[in-house]
Amino acid sequence: MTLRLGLPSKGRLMEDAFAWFAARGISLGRAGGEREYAARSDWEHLEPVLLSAGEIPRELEAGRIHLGVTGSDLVREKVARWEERVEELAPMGFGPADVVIAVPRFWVDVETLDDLDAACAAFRRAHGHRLRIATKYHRLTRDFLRAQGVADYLLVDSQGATEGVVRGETAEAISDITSTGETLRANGLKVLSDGLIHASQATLFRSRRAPWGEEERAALENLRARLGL
Ligand SMILES: Nc1ncnc2c1ncn2[C@@H]1O[C@H](COP(=O)(O)OP(=O)(O)OP(=O)(O)O)[C@@H](O)[C@H]1O
Ligand SMILES: O=P(O)(O)OC[C@H]1O[C@H](OP(=O)(O)OP(=O)(O)O)[C@H](O)[C@@H]1O
Repeated sequence: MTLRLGLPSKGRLMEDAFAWFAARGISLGRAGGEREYAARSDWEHLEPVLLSAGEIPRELEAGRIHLGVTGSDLVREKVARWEERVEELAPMGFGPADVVIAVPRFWVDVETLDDLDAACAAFRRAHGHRLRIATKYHRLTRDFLRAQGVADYLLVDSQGATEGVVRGETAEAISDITSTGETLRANGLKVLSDGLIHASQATLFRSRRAPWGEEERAALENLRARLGL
């Protein structure tokens, strides 16, 4: 019996996740060659599985992995009513990034969500269609704007290079991830003062739907004790 642990399969997230477990006495690492997505663990009850960070939320939701490390933004975005399906066990202190609403810097009258709401109405009057907000964070953006009372906009899908859509004239505003802010600045965009949707970081999650028999529960208790959780 082992607990299946989904880990990001590449880059900083993977390296930082290995380091986080190593600092708590559990050695995880890649097995095989550089291009092989296999992993090893020095604890027999833990089976690491390398997956795309973006797929880990769905695997947790389906219960195909017991535990998973991924960005807290990705779980909120990809899993409807995520709290019913997964549990946050530990924020891990790396992979920080903010999901934010940003608009063109030259919109000098638009600094807040209230201003954006007014701009949406003005835009519709002037152009006959709704102001477009480009994003890959559909659920997070919709839920946030609904809660903030901004409704008269159109969400358009953008799966990458989202900061470029304003210059490309396929949207007027964006909702995207930022860490240093360099990409926003380079593309003439500014974050609304109250436009922080979610401050994300890598997080250890537990699937509520995975098979949690007596042995798995005992292994989890053991793991939590080792990790100090
Ligand atoms: N500067 C950044 N840009 C993008 N994502 C970042 C940044 N800093 C931290 N992250 C976090 O990294 C995670 C995304 O990681 P990554 O891009 O590796 O996932 P992915 O798109 O699923 O990867 P893959 O290319 O394997 O599909 C998100 O949780 C995001 O919040
Ligand atoms: O605030 P910054 O430090 O400039 O970082 C933010 C940028 O990094 C991410 O892009 P990524 O390279 O992950 O590719 P993406 O366009 O597919 O999201 C994100 O989408 C931003 O474009």
